[in-house]
Amino acid sequence: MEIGRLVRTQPGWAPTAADRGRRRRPLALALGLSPCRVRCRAAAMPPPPPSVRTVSIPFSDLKERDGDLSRKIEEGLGPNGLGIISIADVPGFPELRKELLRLAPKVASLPEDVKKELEDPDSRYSFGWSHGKEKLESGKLDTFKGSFYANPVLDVPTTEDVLVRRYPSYCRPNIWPANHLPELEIAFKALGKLMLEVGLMLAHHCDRYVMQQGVGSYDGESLEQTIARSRCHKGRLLYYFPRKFSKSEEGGSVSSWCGWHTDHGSLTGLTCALFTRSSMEIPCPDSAAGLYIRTRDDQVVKVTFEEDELAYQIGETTEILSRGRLCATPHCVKAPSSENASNVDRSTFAMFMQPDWDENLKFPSEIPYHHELIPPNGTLTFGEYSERLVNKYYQGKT
Ligand SMILES: O=C(O)CCC(=O)C(=O)O
Ligand SMILES: [Fe+2]
Repeated sequence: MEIGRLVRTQPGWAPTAADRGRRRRPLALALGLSPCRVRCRAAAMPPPPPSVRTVSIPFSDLKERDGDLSRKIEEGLGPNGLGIISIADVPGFPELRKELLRLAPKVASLPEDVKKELEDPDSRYSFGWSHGKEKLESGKLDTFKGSFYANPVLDVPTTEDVLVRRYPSYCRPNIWPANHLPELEIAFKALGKLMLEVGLMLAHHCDRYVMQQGVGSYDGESLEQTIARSRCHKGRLLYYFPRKFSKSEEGGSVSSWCGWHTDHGSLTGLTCALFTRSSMEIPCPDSAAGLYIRTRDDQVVKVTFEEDELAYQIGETTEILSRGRLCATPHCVKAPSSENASNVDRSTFAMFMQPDWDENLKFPSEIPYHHELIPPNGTLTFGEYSERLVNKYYQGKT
């Protein structure tokens, strides 16, 4: 189970000298978009939240290690950015995306006894199948989506029992439905590894941007190095079950499929979702459904990126270690609620890139998240930090 948190409504970092000179700009301008690219449907009532296109970087630019992408990184991920950026034209991505996303409904419809065998309670459902185990904002268990988790890089991250017991959500082995859906392992690993590879390229440019901002002693905290060293990346194949809303129900809520949260790791890769109705792939029948983000100036916007683009969001750990130069991204998912949206499901894939469990994190003295978990010397391994977080969320102890 991935841990996130409910969302703060204001940025938690005190403005730096560099920030103080900057005025907050309207979102469209902050993103370098012309206002006409922020669309608002003319509807009688109430108007849906604006839909905003991500800042996009062509893959050919991303792979130039010496190229200067700092303007785009700042526009997309910096203190005034939306917190999500997309990469276009990644070779091989569209095929790998379709191959994996088409398997999400198949995992969800495996027989119940097979899914039970794919569960891993000892990792708090952080490997294999997980459905109805995670708590929502409302405190209710989340039955709206099912997830299949695995480490796409390492089937057995460690054989040391003591580590497996200490950090079960990272160190336990993968579980694959080898007999019932053998193609899942192949497709999952292929897409997960590609998203990691592209994520590392993006991380390199994020590091260059952060260093340009004058963050001292950043070397040990390089996002690229931190991700490259890690043995605990996690992929999550998500299947959102069709939802039905009665007229008076919460169909209008933007978090009707996935509650508001920020991811707690370093960088999250996301695919554009695939919608199906009765096993037929369809365009999403409700333009208001999909991924939403809360912007730095507290607006809720629907985010769009192309089917063949890979999107990346910043996690809390990166915000903390970059001293707020890169900001974590509060997000949620809205289910279709229009009349023709019944029986529509949604499949997507998230690739959580996070530091190794053994990685020493030096936390700055002021952080906007979970400061009560940090010891006075400000140092914890990522594994210790994550365990403290899990305890905070699931047992109410720190
Ligand atoms: O379904 C999505 O698009 C986002 C999923 C997500 O936020 C997560 O798994 O943390
Ligand atoms: Fe998320």
